Amino acid sequence: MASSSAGQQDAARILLRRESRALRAHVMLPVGLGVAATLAALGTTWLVARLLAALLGQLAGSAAAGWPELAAAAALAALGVALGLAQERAQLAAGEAARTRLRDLTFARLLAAGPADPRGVGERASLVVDRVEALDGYFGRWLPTATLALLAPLLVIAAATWADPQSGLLLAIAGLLYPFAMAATGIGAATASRRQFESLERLSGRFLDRMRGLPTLVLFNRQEAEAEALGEAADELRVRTMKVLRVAFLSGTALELLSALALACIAWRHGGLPGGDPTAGLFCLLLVPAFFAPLRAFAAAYHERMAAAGAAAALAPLLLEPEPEGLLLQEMPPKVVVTFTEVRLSYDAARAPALDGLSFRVNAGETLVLAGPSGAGKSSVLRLLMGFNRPEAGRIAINGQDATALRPAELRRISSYIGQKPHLFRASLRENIRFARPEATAAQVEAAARAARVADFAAGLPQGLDTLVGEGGWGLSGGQAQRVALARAFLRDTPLVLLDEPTAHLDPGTEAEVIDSLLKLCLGRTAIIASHSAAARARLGRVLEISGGRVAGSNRAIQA
Ligand SMILES: Nc1ncnc2c1ncn2[C@@H]1O[C@H](COP(=O)(O)OP(=O)(O)OP(=O)(O)O)[C@@H](O)[C@H]1O
Repeated sequence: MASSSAGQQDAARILLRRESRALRAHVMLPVGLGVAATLAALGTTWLVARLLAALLGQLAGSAAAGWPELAAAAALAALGVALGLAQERAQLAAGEAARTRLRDLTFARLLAAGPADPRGVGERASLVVDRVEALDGYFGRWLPTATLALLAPLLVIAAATWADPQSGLLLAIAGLLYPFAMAATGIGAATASRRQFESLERLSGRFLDRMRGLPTLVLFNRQEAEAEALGEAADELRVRTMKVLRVAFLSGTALELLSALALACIAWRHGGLPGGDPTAGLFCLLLVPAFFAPLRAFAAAYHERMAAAGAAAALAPLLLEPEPEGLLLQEMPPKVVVTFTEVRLSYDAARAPALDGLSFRVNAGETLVLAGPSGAGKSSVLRLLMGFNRPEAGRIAINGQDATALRPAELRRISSYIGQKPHLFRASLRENIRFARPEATAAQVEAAARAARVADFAAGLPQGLDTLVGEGGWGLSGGQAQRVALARAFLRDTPLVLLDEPTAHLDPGTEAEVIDSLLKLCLGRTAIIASHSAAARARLGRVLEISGGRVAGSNRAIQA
């Protein structure tokens, strides 16, 4: 347990380091602007110290020297404000760049893993949304602020040492004490923040899961019990958030104390210095806030680092996984021959393999119906052909070439998939079809809609193909939704078609119509169809019975 948590922290560190390198240019801009703002503040402080000393009548020829210095101080102060604003904007931009990059990476990895990803829906949503969001502050606030918390106080110490070496030394000592004050309170902050994040993830995962199953909760009259459980989880989050705030408040108090002490020491030194330079004394006193300002920003941004550590630990297993390797297709093959030879696939070492030495061949342009009882391994065959899983033994060949040598995404490029219940996005029917090939022309989308006979029922909808469907849109029947999926497959126009129970849940009449369209779709393409349906077996093509992950029998067998 302890070593796995240490492993997670290491992985989080590796991920943060890798991403910091990738985003270096974005992070260095606010640092550069912050250094420039500090230099402007030092100049302003020096001029203000001279003016104050002159005002107190202690500088020779004060009245004559006052106006140009006042103008220069005002100009430098204005420059400092402008640089500060530019720094703020650059920090926001760095955070945004980090968010965009990490969200794209996370999303791409989750999409590539597809159904093979073992994470729950809630967890996956939390990775893309909350976890990535938590890293925004790390790159936008923490990294620039932490770098400036090192550089800016060093510049202030150098300026103070130039004016009065002993004041410089005092500031240096305060700077050295600061990490101890932070460490005393920061260790607690790390744990509190990690726990807060864990409970936030639990709450959001549970909420999403229950929202998806809302009709089931209502049917079983469990809504009150669930609301109570969600309330308890929310309460746990509240307690943990308060703990984080308490610790953050403590670290702020430690810093204020240190700042007051440094101010008192410098004031005491210059107050008791007979015949000392009043400008230097005032300058050093005025430098104390400038010295502590970057450290205060550092303390305020510290929780960003803690939140990022938790988020990076959750994202690391996904983002540090090496990119799936493999060959790219030179060109789209016009025809596809699929051969399985003694293929074995296990999802779980403790359970019997899903495919156990399965062999078959599907010729170019042929349709093969995979039949067999539930759990026989039909869907597993399709998942292998889509590159979501890899066989642990045996060989899968596409046109005689080892399919596992190809990059998994390339396998998906040559195939179209239709499942039992196609997902309709909240968009028009037209957009739902175009989703399969975004670059398709309007004429191609309409041709696909006609081929799949979507156009037939679309004619009766309020806005035809432009009718909004999906969540909150026009409801479609199972058969109509399946026609949209067929239209997507027509539009993709790939040489291989993979179908998983495409006529499940349809009445015999609708099923017969969908099979007519399937026959049209499969014409000239290689098709593999997992189906329990007697009608599909009778009409679609050669049937291969599988059972327990191996061939049980085949009516017109073409074995590998
Ligand atoms: N993601 C998974 N993790 C673990 N085991 C799995 C997973 N998917 C499938 N299995 C197991 O693999 C075996 C084959 O499942 P598969 O879905 O391929 O069967 P099927 O013939 O398509 O079944 P059905 O007709 O019910 O869809 C089953 O024992 C199933 O429990």
